[in-house]
Amino acid sequence: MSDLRDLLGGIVDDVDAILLFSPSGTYHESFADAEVPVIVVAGEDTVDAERFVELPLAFADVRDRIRFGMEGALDAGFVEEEHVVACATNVFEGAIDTVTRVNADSFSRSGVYDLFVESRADPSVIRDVFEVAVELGKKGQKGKQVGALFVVGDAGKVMNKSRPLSYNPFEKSHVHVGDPIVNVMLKEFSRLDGAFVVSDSGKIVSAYRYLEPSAEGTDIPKGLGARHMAAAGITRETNAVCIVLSESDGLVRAFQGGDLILELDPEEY
Ligand SMILES: Nc1ncnc2c1ncn2[C@@H]1O[C@H](COP(=O)(O)OP(=O)(O)OP(=O)(O)O)[C@@H](O)[C@H]1O
Ligand SMILES: [Mn+2]
Repeated sequence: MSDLRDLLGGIVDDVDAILLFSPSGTYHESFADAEVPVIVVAGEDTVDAERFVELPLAFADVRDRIRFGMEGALDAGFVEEEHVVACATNVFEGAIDTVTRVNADSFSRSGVYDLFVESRADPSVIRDVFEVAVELGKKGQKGKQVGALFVVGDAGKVMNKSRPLSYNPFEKSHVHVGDPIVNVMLKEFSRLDGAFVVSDSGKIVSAYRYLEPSAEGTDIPKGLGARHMAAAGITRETNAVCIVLSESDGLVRAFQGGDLILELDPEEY
């Protein structure tokens, strides 16, 4: 029986670089003598990698994860557009179990890397808001599916392009979107009408804001309504990004520059 390495080895033949996603120390060390550059993509650099791309979110969808890692490696100059790259990651829980061969030039800027790195707000703030939206998507309010709209960054301009729907419970408080209390609070809110406005540093500036961007030129997928329309519109007119939890289909979507950039299913987290 021909050697499986020969049959499957073609996947890594003549690659120009290797991306290791969240490798263990020993696994990373085994690449010490690799003939091509090794780039580690992980939440934090626990293996003291020579080339590292920080992954702000543990993307459940492998394509989003690889897309983010590749765009980060291109952005850092670890990989060139004409390169062929082997990406080693895990499809199932636990250790690396999959190698995917990708052409770097097939990663037209999907925007998923820029969503975190090219935003006014810190990547960690964007990540915290995703986590709140995913948590709300999984648990809802008292078990009921809810929707929510978070506008992140460029808060001054966003406040000028919106008006209050109700009193602002965050007026005199300093609550950071990453504070554990936020999840508890959101479950207690009677309703999540309007938008939460979050500052570049992650402070919740306001709740219950009605966004008033001009609607022309907003092109969002069919079936999405006013909440998503407002999210796309405000991100076109400001440097904010929006993270939207849909009450209708339960998905979490991210908008930047008026475009839908990312769609996550909370059930996969
Ligand atoms: N311009 C806006 N600014 C802030 N919040 C808005 C705006 N428009 C709608 N919303 C909020 O979105 C909620 C749902 O509205 P709608 O169903 O039209 O949006 P949608 O895009 O279909 O969202 P979902 O997928 O959650 O149903 C409204 O009750 C309101 O709280
Ligand atoms: Mn709706």
